[in-house]
Amino acid sequence: MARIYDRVALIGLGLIASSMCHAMRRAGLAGEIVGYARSAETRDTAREIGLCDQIYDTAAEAAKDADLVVLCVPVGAMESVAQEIAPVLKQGATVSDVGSVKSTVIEAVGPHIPEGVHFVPAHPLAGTEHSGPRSGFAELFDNRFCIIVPVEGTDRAAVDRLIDLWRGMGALIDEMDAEHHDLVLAVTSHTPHLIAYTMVGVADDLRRVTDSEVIKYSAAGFRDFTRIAASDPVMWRDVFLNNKEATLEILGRFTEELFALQRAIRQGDGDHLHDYFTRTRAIRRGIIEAGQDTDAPDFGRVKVRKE
Ligand SMILES: NC(=O)c1ccc[n+]([C@@H]2O[C@H](COP(=O)([O-])OP(=O)(O)OC[C@H]3O[C@@H](n4cnc5c(N)ncnc54)[C@H](O)[C@@H]3O)[C@@H](O)[C@H]2O)c1
Ligand SMILES: O=C(O)C(=O)C[C@]1(C(=O)O)C=C[C@@H](O)C=C1
Repeated sequence: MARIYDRVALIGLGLIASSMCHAMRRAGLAGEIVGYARSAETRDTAREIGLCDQIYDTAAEAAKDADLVVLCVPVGAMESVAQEIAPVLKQGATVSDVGSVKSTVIEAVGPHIPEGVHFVPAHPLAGTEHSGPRSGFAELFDNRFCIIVPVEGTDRAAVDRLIDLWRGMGALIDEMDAEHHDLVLAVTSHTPHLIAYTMVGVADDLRRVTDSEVIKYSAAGFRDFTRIAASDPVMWRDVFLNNKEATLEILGRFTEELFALQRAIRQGDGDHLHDYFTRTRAIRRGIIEAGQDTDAPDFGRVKVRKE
C-alpha cells in the first residue's frame, strides 16, 4: 500500500491512537507518525516502546507541519485540543477525530478549524476494554467498520484521502450524517455499555454474592458484561454526556421492553419469552454471518450452520 500522508500527528496516545500507529506502519501509510499525550507518564511510555517517530510535549508542536491530525482524546476533551492546535495547522491539512459521538464533537471542533484546513470526522467501530499506549495492536480495525461523517461543504478529495487511510488500516467504510450515527451507536454501543455497567453494579451491590459465588461461578454472560464494564470511565462518562438525547430515547424503549419481559415472567407467559428470544437469536446470527463478530469462534468467517 502506498503512502497516503507524509506526516500524521496523533493527539492522545491511547488504545485507538496506538492501534492506528501499528496499523499505519503495517501498511506503510504514513511517511512519519508523531504524537502527543497529556501526561508525561504516557509520553515516556510511548517513547520507551517506540510508538511514534517523535513524541512532543505539546499538542501544537505535534500538529505543526502535519498533513493529517487525528484527535484521539475523550469526546469531552476534543474542543480544548482543537483550540490549542488551530493556530499552527498547515494550509491544506486535514483534521479528523475518532470520537464515539459525532454531533457534539462536530459542534465543538468545527468552529476552531481555520479556513483552508479540512475537517473530516470519523469513528472506527472497534475497541477493547483496555486503554493507554501499550494497549494498541495493528489488527484492531481489520474487517471492522469505520464510519466517516463528512460535514457539509467538505472537499471530497480530503474525505476520500482519509477513507484510503482507513481502508489501508484494514477497515470497511460507511458514510452517514452525525445525527444518524449517534442514534445507531446509541443502539449498538452506548446503551449496551450502560446496561453492562448497571448489571455489574447490581452484582457488586449484592456483596454477599459477589465476594464468593459471582466470581467463582461467573458464567459467560456475566463475564462478557464485566469485560465491557471494565472500559475507561472517562471515555464512557463523556459518551453519555455527549449523546444524551439518543441514549435516553433508546433507554426509554429498553425499559419498556424490560417491563414487558418482567410481566411475561410474572404471568408465566412462555410464548412471549420464546418468541422474543427467537427474534433476538436471529439478530446474533446475522452479525456473525456478516463477519462482524471478532470474538466468536473463527469458523473461517463462514456462515454459521442453522438448525
Ligand atoms: N476504546 C474504544 O473502544 C473506542 C473505540 C472507538 C473510538 N473510541 C474513541 O476514541 C477516543 C480515544 O479513546 P481510547 O480508547 O484510545 O482512549 P484511551 O483512554 O486509551 O486514551 C485516551 C488518550 O487521551 C488522553 N487524554 C485524556 N484526556 C485528555 C485531555 N483532557 N486533554 C488531552 N489529552 C487527554 C489520555 O492521556 C490518553 O492518551 C475517544 O474519543 C473514544 O470515544 C474509543
Ligand atoms: O469491544 C469493545 O470493547 C467495545 O466496546 C468497542 C466499541 C463498541 O461498542 O463496539 C466501543 C466504543 C466505540 O466507540 C466503538 C467500539
